[in-house]
Formats: sequence, C-alpha cells, structure tokens
Amino acid sequence: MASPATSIGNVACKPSALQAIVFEAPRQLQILDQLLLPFESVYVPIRNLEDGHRAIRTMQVRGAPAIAIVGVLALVVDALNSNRPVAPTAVGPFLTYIDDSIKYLLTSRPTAVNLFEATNRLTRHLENVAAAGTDVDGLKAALLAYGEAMLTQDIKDNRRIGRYGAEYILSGGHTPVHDGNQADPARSWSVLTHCNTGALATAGWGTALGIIRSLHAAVNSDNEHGHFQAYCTETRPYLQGSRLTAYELVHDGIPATLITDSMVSALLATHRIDAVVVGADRVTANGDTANKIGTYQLAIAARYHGVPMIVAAPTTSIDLGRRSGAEIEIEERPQEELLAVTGRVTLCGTPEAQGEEENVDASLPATTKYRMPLAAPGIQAWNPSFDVTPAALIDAIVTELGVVTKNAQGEFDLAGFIQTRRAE
Ligand SMILES: CSC[C@H]1O[C@H](OP(=O)(O)O)[C@H](O)[C@@H]1O
Repeated sequence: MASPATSIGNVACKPSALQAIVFEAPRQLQILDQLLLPFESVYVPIRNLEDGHRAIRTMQVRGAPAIAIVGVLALVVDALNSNRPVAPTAVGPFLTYIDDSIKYLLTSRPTAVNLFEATNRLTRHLENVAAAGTDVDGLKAALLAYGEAMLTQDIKDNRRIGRYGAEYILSGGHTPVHDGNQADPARSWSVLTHCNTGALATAGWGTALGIIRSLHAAVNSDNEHGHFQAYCTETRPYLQGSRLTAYELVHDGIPATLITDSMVSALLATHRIDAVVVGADRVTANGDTANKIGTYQLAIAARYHGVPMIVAAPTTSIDLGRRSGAEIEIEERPQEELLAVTGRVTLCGTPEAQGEEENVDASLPATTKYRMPLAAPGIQAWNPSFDVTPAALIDAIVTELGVVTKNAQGEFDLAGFIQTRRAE
C-alpha cells in the first residue's frame, strides 16, 4: 500500500498516507484515488481541467474543502500547461477562459459550496489584478499564488477548528451526558462522527475529524488517566467512514470503534457519547446544514438522547447567500453506487498474495477489478448524497473564527458572528 515517491517543492519526498492532494508548483498536481483506499494507495495525475472535473465527479477526490482546492489547482495546471497551451495570451480572452473554465468545473458536483465560494473569490481577485494593469503572465502568477494559498490556509483553518471544537467540548460548553463529573479531567471522553471529514477531505488535519484529533491530543496530554474514544459510522453507500475515517483514525493511533449507520441510536442510548461531531458541505445563513446523507437522522437521534450535535464548518463552507436549507440543491448520485461495491482485489493465486511461494499462477493479474452486487437484480435505488439538518437540531457550529452558538431567540446569527470576528 506504499504511496509512490514524489517530489514536493523540488524536495524528493513521499506524501503521507493521508495526503489527499500533492501539488508541486507550478504544474504537477496529483490526487490520492480515494475510490481505492484503504487497500490501495494510488496517486493520479491531474493534468488539466477535464482530469480535475472527472476526479471530483467520480469522487476519486471528495470532501467539500478538497473539492474546492483540487478544482482551483486543476485550473492552475490547465492555465500554466506549457505542453498544450490552452490559455489565451491576451488579458481579456484569458479572463473569459477563466470564467468558462469555472463554469465547467462547477458542473462536477452541486451541493458543497466551497468550490463555488473559492472560484467566486478567484474571479474577483483576477479582475482586480487585471484592473491594476497586469499582463497574462501576471494573471497566471496571481492564479498560481491563489491556488497555493488555498492549501496552506485550509490547514490553518482546520487546526483552529480543531482547537476551538476541542475546547468547547472539554469546557462543558454543552450538557454532558456522562454520569461523570464534567470537572474531572480524568474522565473518559467519547465522540461519534459521520462520513469522512479528515485529512482525506481537506488539505490536512480535517474539520470534524480535526476536532477529534485535537480532542484526543488534549485528553491524552492533560493527564494519563484520561481516555478518548472515537466512534465512526460506515456511511453507506460510498463508505467514507469504514474506508476513510477508520483508515485515518487507525493511522493516527486514535482509539476508535466502527459502527453501522443503523447502530447510531442504540449507541447513543448507552449514554457513553459526549457529542456528535460532523462536517458540512453547505451551511446556510440560518444554520441549516447540508452534509452527508444520514446526518439528519443522526441529529434527530442525538436530540432525542440529549447528546450535543456539533457541526464543524470553515467559513468557506458557509453560504450566507442562501437563507435556509430549502434552497440547497441535493446531489443525487448513480443508483449503481448503492446497488454494488466495486474496487480491485489481489487474487489469491498471484505472487503478491502468496509472497515467495512457488505454487503461484504468475499468469494471473496482480489485481483485478471487481463488481460485487449487493441488491436483488432489477430493484431501483434512491441515492441522495446529502441531506439537510435543520438548525433547530444543531447545538453549535465550529468555525476557524470560533464557536457559533444560538442567541436568545434560539437562532444562529452566522453573518453577525463572522462580521464581528473578522473585524476584531
Ligand atoms: C470536510 S468534508 C465535508 C463533507 O464532504 C463529504 O461529502 P463527500 O464525501 O460526498 O464529498 C461529507 O459530507 C463531509 O461531511
């Protein structure tokens, strides 16, 4: 499962097993093919817009922040591609090429707001650079700098989200469900999460999984008695939980337990869960949150059992232009993703599977693609990739600017919070 060695910034190195995006400026972009994880770690080159669109559409790369970063970097490598120059050499046509490219990229997946938000800011930025009187090379340099900045800013934001979220949970910012004394630092802590919101969904660290990383570090550093346990759901049908989040938690050595999506209420009924922490694809102005399918029923179960429901969302996932979740387009994906599982397996008769044993059939392919049907032939399937959790079922929204809780009217004032924090 070793990742291929590659260079980053002219330094030969090997990406960490969890590095979803590898960018060597100005034009070498690779993404970790998440359709093959955790059993194969394969990096796929993104050489142009079409490669980027396909990787996002097929979910080789996924996660709201990662989608935005790969989308913009695919535009960078397309615009700076010297092998097949496609970008116009005059400023006006170059800006038109950027606009047309963005419109194409935005057809990849509709629900997560991050790519829309990032490309809106990019368009305004390049227009300002052009108005300042630059040539196309200046615009290309600005585009490259913008894409590189997204990588570093996302990790900074996620570290802040992790810290704010961990502090909020440890400080009793909510009513603990544990019988234990909130003030007792030696007590155990358990958090349930859904889907994958970690390094594989971002440029690194993660959002909700970033909070789990920070919470685990805080509990284990404050005292040797504290114990932290993460629980993650499988997250059917793509299995972001059992394939990706479990992979990240095991990689980091964080005690973790996998459950099926159908076990959520039974687990919450044990009263061992301190908080449910999930990510977000699009949070509207009132706090309604589009996230992976299954989040809504998780929130219902959490509310029923008195467990705080916490959404981790960088401000790049907050869409103040939409008043409520009713305005969010929910992506429906191919039925096939629910009706079967596909992937690659190493055949038991091949050298890879048998090590050095003699009696292997070398004529067999080392790995072979498979499709395993899971449902009765002929059945139809409904496969919405997201659902919307109403703000009424959410207790806190953790951003890189801090934790947003409800006002005296029981509402989130996200616009006011963001404006105030950014003015500080
Ligand atoms: C920080 S990732 C946010 C969000 O994206 C995931 O969706 P997908 O795997 O379909 O791209 C999931 O909803 C995560 O919570």
